[in-house]
Amino acid sequence: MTSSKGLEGVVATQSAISSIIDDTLTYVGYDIDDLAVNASFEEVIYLLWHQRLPKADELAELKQQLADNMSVPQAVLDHFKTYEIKKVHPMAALRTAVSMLGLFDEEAEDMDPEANYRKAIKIQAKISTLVTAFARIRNGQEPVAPKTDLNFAANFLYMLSGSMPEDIEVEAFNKALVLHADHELNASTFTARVAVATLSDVYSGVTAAIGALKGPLHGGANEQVMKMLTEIDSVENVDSYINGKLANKEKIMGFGHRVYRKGDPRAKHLREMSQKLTKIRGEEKWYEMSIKIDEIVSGQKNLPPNVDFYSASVYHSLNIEHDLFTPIFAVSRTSGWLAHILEQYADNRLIRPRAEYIGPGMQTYVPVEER
Ligand SMILES: CC(=O)SCCNC(=O)CCNC(=O)[C@H](O)C(C)(C)COP(=O)(O)OP(=O)(O)OC[C@H]1O[C@@H](n2cnc3c(N)ncnc32)[C@H](O)[C@@H]1OP(=O)(O)O
Ligand SMILES: O=C([O-])CC(=O)C(=O)O
Repeated sequence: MTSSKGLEGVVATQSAISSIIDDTLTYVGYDIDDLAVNASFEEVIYLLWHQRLPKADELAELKQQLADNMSVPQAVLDHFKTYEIKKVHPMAALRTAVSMLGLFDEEAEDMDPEANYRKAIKIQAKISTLVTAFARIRNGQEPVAPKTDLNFAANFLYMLSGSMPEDIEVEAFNKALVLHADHELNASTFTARVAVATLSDVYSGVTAAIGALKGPLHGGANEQVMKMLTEIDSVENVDSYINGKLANKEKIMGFGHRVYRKGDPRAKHLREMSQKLTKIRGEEKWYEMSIKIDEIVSGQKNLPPNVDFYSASVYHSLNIEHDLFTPIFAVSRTSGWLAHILEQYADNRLIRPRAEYIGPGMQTYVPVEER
């Protein structure tokens, strides 16, 4: 038995949800470039969960179902006040809060496919509320109730800031949600599938996935990108900062990918948005620094930017606190996790690979007093 470190190149499942072939990303056969320009996040949710785009009445029904399920139990909001909220990473809080939601769902253990679909709607609807309520409570503000007539992207921004977002902000945020929704068998999606393949419940799958997304080699990279941009602070400092890191063999966050070789097709959409939004805000330096870093890392290391790189300056331009970047990734990726969880249940087999043993050979037990 030989192993592949990090399971590189291992095909671990079949899936009809999304694919990456020759650096082209598709959701159910629709090119991400097409969806990024044309689709609403709600349409993408439906596409991932049903493997087809919704008709008008189906889309309206999904929007209504999401709107109807956005409120979260008061006990979950109250629990945010039971610890030192300012010292907690929002991804850790989200991981616990989603798990806690399961405690208040009477059908949490019901494995009927219709019950699981209802849970998907509930989790997708409530995750926006959890992230925005956490952010507001941490800042000493009351959570803002959702407006049922707003779309998913607008509602998130509204619940976060308490004021109506501008059209350009909603457009940018919707695009970011579409771009992050699914990505074949990335680490967090694989985690979700492994968890539910034991026939554990949907809440367990999403909770496990949030834990996996949190790390800086995966979703956590977007927050680290903004930390780096803040440290660099000006275009003049980019050269020495990046070349210093590369000389020390340190990783530059937001670059590289296990699957893409020529580049991540999502990055260009975020780059365009970053340019537009930083200009509107009069804070072009974040975009200019990003472009310069991209030139150096792509040029010298042949490592193109991934989805996390330009999303950082986009979210910053939307006045979002930096440690909320990864929770926002989770809000979007929940749609993909749920699609994969439902797909896993529909044709399940326990996921249990083998390990190549590299420890000592056979040994004989020696009683403790003789060792
Ligand atoms: C949504 C997402 O999850 S996208 C990914 C987000 N993560 C990041 O942006 C973190 C930075 N990037 C990385 O750590 C990696 O590129 C990963 C985790 C994305 C992919 O990792 P892997 O496929 O395992 O590649 P691995 O880490 O083995 O790197 C291969 C080589 O490229 C180098 N490399 C990879 N990424 C980077 C980077 N961002 N900066 C500098 N060097 C890098 C490694 O140092 C290694 O070099 P070596 O062969 O000389 O030792
Ligand atoms: O696919 C991956 O390994 C990471 C990634 O880009 C994502 O999850 O969007």
